[in-house]
Parts: sequence; structure tokens; C-alpha cells
Amino acid sequence: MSITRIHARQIFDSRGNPTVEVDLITNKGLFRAAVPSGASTGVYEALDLRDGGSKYMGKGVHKAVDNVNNIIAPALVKANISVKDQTAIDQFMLDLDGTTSKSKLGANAILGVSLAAAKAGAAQKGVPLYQHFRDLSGRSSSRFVLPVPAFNVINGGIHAGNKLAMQEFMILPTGASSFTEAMRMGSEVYYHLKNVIKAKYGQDATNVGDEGGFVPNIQSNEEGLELLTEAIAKAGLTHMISIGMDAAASEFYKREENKYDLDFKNADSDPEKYLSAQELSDVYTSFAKKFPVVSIEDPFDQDDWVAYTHLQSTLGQRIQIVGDDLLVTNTERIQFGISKNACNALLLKVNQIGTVTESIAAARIAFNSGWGVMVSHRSGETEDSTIADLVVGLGAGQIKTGAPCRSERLSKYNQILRIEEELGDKAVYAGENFCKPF
Ligand SMILES: C=C(OP(=O)(O)O)C(=O)O
Ligand SMILES: [Mg+2]
Repeated sequence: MSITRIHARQIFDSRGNPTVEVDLITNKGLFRAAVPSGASTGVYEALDLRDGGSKYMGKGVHKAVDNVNNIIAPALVKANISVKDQTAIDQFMLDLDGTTSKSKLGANAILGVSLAAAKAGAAQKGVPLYQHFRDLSGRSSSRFVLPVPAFNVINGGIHAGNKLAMQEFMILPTGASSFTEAMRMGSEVYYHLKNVIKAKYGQDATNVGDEGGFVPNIQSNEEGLELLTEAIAKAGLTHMISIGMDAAASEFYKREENKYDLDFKNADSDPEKYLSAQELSDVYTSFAKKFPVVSIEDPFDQDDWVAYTHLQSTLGQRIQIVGDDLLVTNTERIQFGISKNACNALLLKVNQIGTVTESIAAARIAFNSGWGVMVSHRSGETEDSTIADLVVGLGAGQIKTGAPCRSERLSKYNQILRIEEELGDKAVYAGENFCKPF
């Protein structure tokens, strides 16, 4: 059955920024989706259309909402495409937009409709959303894979008002036997971490950042890893929990000097102390030697392909190197990354590219090259939990969607708990195989 009505509105995300919500109506009912929004966005992402023409925090999305209501909705209703045909719906919107960066209609406008259409498609088929995504992805395996959650429990970078340059310090319960157990481990370590931080730096160091992780006002990134290790040990979970990081290095790259500033939040930072890509590589390598670090995302600037290729040929032989700003869920950049041997995993964010179909295509290219795929939220989130179904449908084996607290993060983790309950022994937990779950 096709779409009878589409209506978009402006709502607010977890940072209090305006964002797009779409209601899509078919004979099966009303299907609603909301669009997330990043802060440390890559320059090659599809356009998050903001009133005033550019993507600035706090700006409205009325133009994107109008584009749904006045352009996409009438055209798509008239086109009479079945909601089961996600590819045709997405292609119809791509043609309507006609630009490579979705700058005419806005990736936020297009994605809201695309996600809502996927929910309607699942209902039309009478299957759960994760099953619909699996069908769309073309996977044939009868077993579902439940992802390892990468809980971001210390926040830095531009997601936090502390001195930490690197953005995310994550715990991955790779040694758990199920997603349910991974959630328990994550929340136990989170509360031990709170006590460790409180004992070391005082009560006011236990405030949280954009993704619910703690924001102690430390400067040393290594100290962040020490805090995690101590909390994991206090929880009695050493060897059960691995560590992941997102450096989000584009944020502290100094283009003119071609160097990296780990003191970038200090207006008086000393250029003498900037690091070369090689020196920064050495920092990552020493982290992976001293701590159980299994995954590092965005270790360098989004255009620093040479540094990526070098790290991939060394540290990348042992751990996961993830491209986020580098690849922006864009099949062309992923192909280029593969040809350069730049990393070994894709961070998949649906709003970086703007449609379900293109997101699935991005995952497929990565899988076909033997890469890992980590499905990801944005730092600005809503209660929409579609990516939980997506990660299970893709069988990607890993998801990062913040700390195990705050409802915009837990809406995704809790949905995976429900999926695990529903699937029973039809699903396996990715565990140690999170990079290569099938
Ligand atoms: C989730 C992230 O942050 P943002 O949404 O701000 O890009 C990230 O960089 O991986
Ligand atoms: Mg990132």
C-alpha cells in the first residue's frame, strides 16, 4: 500500500536544538520518525538544512519542515509508491532533490521521510522493523546478531565543557554472553566510574556531557583511560570489558600548521606543543599497549588520508580503526578509503547521508571489504530508536549510542533489549566478534 499523508513538524532534540519529525500515514496507521543532529560534524556530510542557510546550533528547521510538507509530501503521495519499496521511495526523493549533498531539500527533511517510510514498510509486510531492514540489506543468514554496545562514559572534545581534547571514552562489554548482560555490565561500570571520579576530583566532577558520559575536568587523555580501567576493575569486570575511543581529531587539527592540538580548548594553547600526525600515532599506539583499547575512531583529520593509511598498516593490524568524519557514510568516500587502505571499519550515521537505502549501501560496501560497521547515534538525539532495529537488521555487531543513562540514549539500548527478548535463541550476541560478526 502507498502513502496517504505525510506531515512534518519542528520538535527539539536532547541539546534543545530544533529538529525535524515526520508522521507518515498509510492504511496501516501512523508512522513517526525524528532526525538526529551532530555537533562534531564532518565537512563532507549531507546538508542538515537550518533556517538561515547553514548548520548552526540553535537554528530552526522550518525550511526543512516546509520542504517535507510542501514539496516531498504532495509529490510522494501522488507517485503512489508502495512503502515496501524503500529503494524506490528514497530514489524518488533523491531525484526530487537533485543535488549530491541534498542541499535543495535538506538531508534532515529527506531522512525523516525515509525513516518513517521504513517503519510503514515493516508494518505493511507485518514484520518487525529489524526484519524489514534485514530484508532490505539482502543478508541471507537466518541468525540475527545482537550488537556489542559501546557506552560513551567519559565525554570530552566539543561535547563537553572540560579540558579533554578527545571526544569519547567508551566501554565495550565484549566478554558478556548476551546484550542483556552487556547492559548490566555497562551500567555497573558507569556507577563505579561515578564513584571513582567523585573520590578523585569531588562531587562536581560527576556532571555529564552531551551523551551522558562524565566530564571530569582532566586534560590528560591517558588519565581518562586510567579512570575507565579502574572503574572496570572495581566492577570486577577486567577482561570482560574492552575500551573504545573516538578522538574526533578533525576538531583539534590545525590546518595551517598541519598539526594536532591536544590543548585546543585553551585559547592560549602553545603551538610549540602541537603534535605531528606521527606523534599522534605514537600516542594511540601507546594507549593500545597500556590499555585494552580495541577501537579508535577518527584518529586524524577528515582529509589526512596519509596518516590514516600509515596507522592502518601498523596499529590497524591489531585493533579496529573507524572512519566517521573521514567517510561520512558516503559510498564514494568509503570506496576511496578502501582503495587507500585507510582504516578497517565504518561508522554508520543515517543522517550523514540522508536515506535508509544509501545507509544500507554504505554498510554493504564496508562488509564486502571485510571491514567492521559500527552503527551510531548523533550527539543531538531524540527518542526515536530506529538505529536499534537497523543495527540488528544489518547484523553489524556494534552500536554506539552514548552512556547507559538519559532516555534519548536508552531508547536505543532498551529497544535492543526488547529485540533480544523477542528473538530468543534466533539471535547471538556479537561479543568478541563485534568487528566481524558474520
Ligand atoms: C556521535 C558523534 O558526535 P556528533 O554527532 O557530534 O558528530 C561522533 O563524532 O561520533
Ligand atoms: Mg565520531
